Amino acid sequence: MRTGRDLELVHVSKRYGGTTAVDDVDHVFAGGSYVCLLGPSGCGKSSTLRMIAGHESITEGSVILEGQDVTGLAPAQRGTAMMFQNYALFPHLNVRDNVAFSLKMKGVDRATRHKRATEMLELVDMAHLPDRLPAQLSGGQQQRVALARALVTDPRVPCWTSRCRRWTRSCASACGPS
Ligand SMILES: Nc1ncnc2c1ncn2[C@@H]1O[C@H](COP(=O)(O)OP(=O)(O)OP(=O)(O)O)[C@@H](O)[C@H]1O
Repeated sequence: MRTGRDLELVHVSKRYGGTTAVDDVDHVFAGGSYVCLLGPSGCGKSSTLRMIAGHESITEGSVILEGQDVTGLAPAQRGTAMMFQNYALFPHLNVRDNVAFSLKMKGVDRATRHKRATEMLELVDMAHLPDRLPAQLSGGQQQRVALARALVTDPRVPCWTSRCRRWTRSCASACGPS
């Protein structure tokens, strides 16, 4: 049921260069309702939220909040708020170098670092984006890189949050069988 407090996404799309992150979302969220966006990593949830909050420009479409078109308004003018994900990756290092960093600190040679980092990236399904900077990744992708970085030295006790669904030999020995 529509109320005067609805949030409307009108044919909203977001593209980052050649990547379509959000494709023609057209939906009315009832005012006062509590909504969860569920979907696989990289499907566009954060981009959608950032466009609603005004932290991301909209490629196509518009955002209507309580009947007002806020598409061109700055975040502070929208009356929205946002809590960000943060996985403490090194912002100036690409994905591969983030994962290999601790090996470098241990004096491991470059070829071995590269090979080991690639193995870890394959483990978390991130081997296709080794040259991206953290700012060019989705939140879940950043978290997977952070997980690869945590596992690259084969730690005795790897710890992570509930988003991780991948098990390695290290995980199994530390936490029991999956
Ligand atoms: N600044 C950017 N430059 C290029 N591609 C980007 C950028 N930000 C996000 N993407 C890509 O857009 C897609 C959607 O990203 P988004 O952050 O919206 O996903 P998500 O559903 O929130 O993912 P997750 O659950 O992993 O946090 C991903 O494929 C991501 O790699």
